[in-house]
Amino acid sequence: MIVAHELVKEFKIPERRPGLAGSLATLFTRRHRVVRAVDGVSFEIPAGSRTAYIGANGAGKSTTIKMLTGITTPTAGYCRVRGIEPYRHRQRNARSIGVVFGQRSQLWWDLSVPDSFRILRRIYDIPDPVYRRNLALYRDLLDIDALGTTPVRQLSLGQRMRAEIAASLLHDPAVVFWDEPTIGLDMVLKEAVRELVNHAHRELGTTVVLTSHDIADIAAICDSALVVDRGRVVHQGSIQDLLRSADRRAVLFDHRDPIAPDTACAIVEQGLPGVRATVVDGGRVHVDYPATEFTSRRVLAFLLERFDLADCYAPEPDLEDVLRQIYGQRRDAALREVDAA
Ligand SMILES: Nc1ncnc2c1ncn2[C@@H]1O[C@H](COP(=O)(O)OP(=O)(O)OP(=O)(O)O)[C@@H](O)[C@H]1O
Repeated sequence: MIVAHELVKEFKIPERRPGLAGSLATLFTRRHRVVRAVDGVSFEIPAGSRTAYIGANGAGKSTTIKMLTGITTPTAGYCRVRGIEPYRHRQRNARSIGVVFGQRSQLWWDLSVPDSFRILRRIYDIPDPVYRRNLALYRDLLDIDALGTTPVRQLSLGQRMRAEIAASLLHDPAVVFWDEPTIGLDMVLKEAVRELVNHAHRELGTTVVLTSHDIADIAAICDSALVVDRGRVVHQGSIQDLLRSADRRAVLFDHRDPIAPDTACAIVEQGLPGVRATVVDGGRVHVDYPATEFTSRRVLAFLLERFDLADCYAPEPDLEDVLRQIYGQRRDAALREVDAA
């Protein structure tokens, strides 16, 4: 179980004044601006779950992961990973976690991947059968042998990420924190990485915490979502709950009435004020409605009454659309706050 309680992280950034005189003044009178990267975040991630930690750029995801992995100490509040406060017991915590930071390497820059793995094997005291089993898996899925004896610093981003991912799982950790793990990977490797982490989850019950801007990664790997915005949690629950929270829904229909497609749209928009109707491929009508004002039952009843329906279906809300809505709402709220100030 991973717990965060009122977790806060602030960074003090020196304020620089413009111009030469400003630079000199900055040297003598240091003024600081405080950035609150994580703003009282609380959550519980159950053992064995696969949670997407989602948020727009700058929402505070990496900073939270850094606290959970013990790299950074919170300004206030606390977090625990399997009962351990990571920043107090970094070594103990490290034994049971695997970490990938897309933006920074966990490997030895001057060593080759096989040498790095041999060191990790010693550090984590990985039993022989486990080490062999995992290497065989990475050979199959990540083509790890192809990286040869090249030092890590000379690998391409995609090659390095393959090594980082393998390294994070080498010791069969109970929890993996993957921050943008598929940066630089092509489609085939992305699929392989998804398969690898799902395999670890299936076979070993590994808990997965993933941050990614790749919606396909989230959909393929995760069953739950924690959505953060401007340092705060704005949604926590299953991916299904997140999809259900969509505030706009859609219905598509074909009809047999002898009317122009635009007329069909006008009928819908007049009959259901607040609804948007547009013509899509082949004359099909796409009805987009706010779920806060209309139930799907009401929209369907209206369509059945007004049209001779040939076909009608309600697509599942799309994760990308839902996230765009959440980020959009928060951005609008932020703009309103600025306006009001
Ligand atoms: N070491 C630091 N010093 C100063 N500010 C920082 C530092 N690390 C992060 N921040 C600030 O904290 C906020 C949150 O950053 P963080 O990297 O956690 O966001 P993120 O959600 O991971 O973003 P992204 O999706 O772009 O990776 C940002 O405003 C960022 O500029």
